[in-house]
Amino acid sequence: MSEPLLKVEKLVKHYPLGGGFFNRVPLVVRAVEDVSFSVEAGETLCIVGESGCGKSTVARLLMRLLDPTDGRVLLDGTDVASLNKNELRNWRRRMQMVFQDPYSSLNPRLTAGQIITEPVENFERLGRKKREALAAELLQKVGLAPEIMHRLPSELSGGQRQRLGIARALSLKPSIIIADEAVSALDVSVQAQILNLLMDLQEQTGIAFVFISHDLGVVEHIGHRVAVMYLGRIVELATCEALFAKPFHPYTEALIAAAPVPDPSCARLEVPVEGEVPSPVNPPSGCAFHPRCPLAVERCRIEVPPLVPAADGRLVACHVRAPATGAVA
Ligand SMILES: Nc1ncnc2c1ncn2[C@@H]1O[C@H](COP(=O)(O)OP(=O)(O)OP(=O)(O)O)[C@@H](O)[C@H]1O
Repeated sequence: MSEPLLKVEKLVKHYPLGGGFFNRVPLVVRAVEDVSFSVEAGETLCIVGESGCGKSTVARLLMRLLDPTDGRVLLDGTDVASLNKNELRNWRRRMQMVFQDPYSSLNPRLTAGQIITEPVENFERLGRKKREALAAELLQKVGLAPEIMHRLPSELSGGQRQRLGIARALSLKPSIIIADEAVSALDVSVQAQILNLLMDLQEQTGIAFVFISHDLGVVEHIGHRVAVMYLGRIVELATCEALFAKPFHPYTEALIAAAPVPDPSCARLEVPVEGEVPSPVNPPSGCAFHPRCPLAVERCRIEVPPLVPAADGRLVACHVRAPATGAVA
């Protein structure tokens, strides 16, 4: 069987916290714990979960903007950690990122044309003519007029700036784009335009996306598969269709129930999720969701549930809904 485009194996990220002199055990934020998934070419994998569950940390680990505490990220079967400086530079061409706030991620002193051609110019020197031709081509790809290349980011709308961020990410013809809350700062109608643009680009070029969002509506619109994270761990990974039709994990169920539904006649489940998300510095024992879970049993307080295949092939980490016989947590 061929390798997936992107494979993430048992990724862990602990952020050390400055412990006091008397702390014998140094305190750490357990931002990401044992996260594994893969992404195929042309696929959109969404990562969803409440604020602080570790989504952005995963994005930064994928982009190698952070070093993992443990675990591996493989692109086409190659472990990113094994690459030398030159190889890493080339690897970066294949994986690009689109950020939440297009304004702060775009250099305010550069014109739109300079912004989107800059990544290519890091690899090869372009003359003015070539640069303008490339800028016009990229702008057209993201539905912007070529004249925009002479404007500064401050002269563009939020939607135009996000299109610019996408054009910049596309400039090196990557195989995969990591989009971290890429539409969260935009109005709903502009959000839909950007999501449709990403889907069109995927159809045309076969690009893959890891799409990070806290918004289930957005995820349902754009995703092929979705990984639900809770306190640093994936608790359910399924196709979007299966997940929204019938969530298995009680946390997924509660998340979907709490999400606003555009059509109230198809309101889904009513399972309120009570209490606060616990601290990742001192997470609950066993299943981290157990203090908030209406289904929790004794085993949930003791053992971390492993992520195991359920009857329909999706992966679920729940002792009650997907008991793993004889599994060691
Ligand atoms: N540099 C850091 N040092 C210490 N803790 C951090 C650092 N960056 C993130 N964290 C903590 O790690 C946890 C995961 O954060 P992360 O930003 O990955 O979550 P998130 O799901 O993307 O949240 P949000 O949607 O609010 O951005 C949080 O508890 C956060 O406070």
